[in-house]
Amino acid sequence: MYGSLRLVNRLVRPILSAETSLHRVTLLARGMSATTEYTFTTLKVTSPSEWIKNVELNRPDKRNAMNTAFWAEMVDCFNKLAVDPDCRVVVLSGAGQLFTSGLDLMDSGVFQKALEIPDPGRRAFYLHRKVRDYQETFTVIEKCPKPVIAAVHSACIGGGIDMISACDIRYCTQDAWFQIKEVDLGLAADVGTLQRFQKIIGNDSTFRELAYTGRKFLSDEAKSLGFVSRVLLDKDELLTSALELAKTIASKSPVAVQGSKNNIIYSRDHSVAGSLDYMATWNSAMLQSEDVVKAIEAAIQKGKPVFSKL
Ligand SMILES: CC/C=C\C=C\CC(=O)SCCNC(=O)CCNC(=O)[C@H](O)C(C)(C)COP(=O)(O)OP(=O)(O)OC[C@H]1O[C@@H](n2cnc3c(N)ncnc32)[C@H](O)[C@@H]1OP(=O)(O)O
Repeated sequence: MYGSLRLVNRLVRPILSAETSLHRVTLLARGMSATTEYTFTTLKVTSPSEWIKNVELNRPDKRNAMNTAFWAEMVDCFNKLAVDPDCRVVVLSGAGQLFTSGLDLMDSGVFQKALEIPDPGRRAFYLHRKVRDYQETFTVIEKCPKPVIAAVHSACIGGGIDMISACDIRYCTQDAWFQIKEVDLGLAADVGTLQRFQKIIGNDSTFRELAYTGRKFLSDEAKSLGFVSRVLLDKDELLTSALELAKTIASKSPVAVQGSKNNIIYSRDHSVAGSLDYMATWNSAMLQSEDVVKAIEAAIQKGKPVFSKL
């Protein structure tokens, strides 16, 4: 063990000292030491603990329905979180009585605009672009290198399922219920549920049943399907547990955690052989990280490693 640590030290330390100073100069030049601004109308972003951001859906009076501003602000928010060195983990929750009621049914801007386009071809192109934009609103969660924990209380409807299906981990309260509601509105869910949900629960028959019927399913079924990993008594316990989980993840090497997320998503979408090859390429760079040395040193000394910002 000590021999391999010396070897790791010999290989990695010289690269580190040269690169750390270069990295500092680059950061200073880009002015990245300033804290990131998160000001939105439909989202409230707070820092409940070091390294953790809580993104709260924040239209409680409208049951956190997803309006035009929301679809754009989520992209802005998660693109910022993705590169915020002070953020290692995100908790996604909802303000007020329930998590989200899904698509804002009163905000018909896209459909109105489509109806004004007389040519079906051009109308189709417009709608195609819009659906791709709306998909991006949740794909940014998956693209964000930091793990995102969904904390769902009470209802999670329609677009809410699309959204949390793009999250890394889902917790919910005992009173939580879920609904792939789109079929009741005459549409196929088009912003992620049909693509991601089945891959999460690994149960094609139940998935199709839920998508074709819009049947509500409750927290115990969500847990038994593996859609959520924990069910908590109430919202207080939910947020406390989600935060504890976030802190645990944030205490680990961000290079290791974010590398894991990247490779988990890659493996979901590629063959085992291709994914192993991708992993080898990934770690041919990341094994040179100072975090490896710090983690091994801490393990030997039975201490707690402290990792620098990423
Ligand atoms: C490209 C397409 C992309 C995505 C597509 C996604 C599809 C979907 O999301 S399908 C799901 C659509 N959502 C629904 O069908 C849910 C509708 N809402 C409800 O069923 C209920 O409101 C409730 C969620 C069960 C909550 O009931 P309750 O607590 O009794 O509140 P209400 O009095 O009904 O509502 C309070 C307030 O909020 C407004 N509101 C609730 N949901 C929505 C919504 N989805 N869109 C717009 N507004 C909503 C409701 O109108 C009330 O507003 P007031 O101004 O107070 O009247």
